Amino acid sequence: MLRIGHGFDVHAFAEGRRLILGGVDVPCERGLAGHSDADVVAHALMDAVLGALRAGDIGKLFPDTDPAYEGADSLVLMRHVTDLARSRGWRVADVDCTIAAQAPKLAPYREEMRANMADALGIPVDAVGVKATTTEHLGFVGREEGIAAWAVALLESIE
Ligand SMILES: Nc1ccn([C@@H]2O[C@H](COP(=O)(O)O)[C@@H](O)[C@H]2O)c(=O)n1
Ligand SMILES: C[C@@]1(CO)OP(=O)(O)OP(=O)(O)OC[C@H]1O
Repeated sequence: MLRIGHGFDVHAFAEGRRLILGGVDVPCERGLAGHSDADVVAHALMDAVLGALRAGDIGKLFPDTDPAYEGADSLVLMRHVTDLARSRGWRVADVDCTIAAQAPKLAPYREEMRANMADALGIPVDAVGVKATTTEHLGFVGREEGIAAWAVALLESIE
């Protein structure tokens, strides 16, 4: 049996923060605001998996009012989501992510992001897609106010 899920997230840029994307500490003069490490890609991907599980969303599992998640490493949270999927009889088969960022250039970090998220999901790197796009200077992404990410996840039932 197969299930599909979709995730979407946005975080605003903020001074004095690190830019963590797909578990990679991307060199940038600003980072993203958030209660956790604000890894917008990991968040979209976790929501995609949770959507396929019909298990709500990351805000339900990891409330941003809980001090336990202050500065949380989103890849650690992703391992919890992977464990939840397994406990419900599902494994992640294949995922794909799109990041909309006017800057910085993310292509040099793509392979590391794929490897990090594949490791957290317990799947081969080949099963994780990461793409980046600008929005041609249009909208909040184009004005460099924030970064958006989308993800889809395909889950298969464990026999
Ligand atoms: N933050 C980004 C945005 C884009 N890229 C790469 O550049 C290509 C062209 O982007 P356009 O938005 O101009 O179509 C895109 O396909 C990515 O390979 C990037 O590395 N980082
Ligand atoms: C994972 C959490 C934990 O606080 O991260 P945040 O940095 O608050 O990010 P957001 O995507 O706004 O909400 C999800 C939260 O549950």
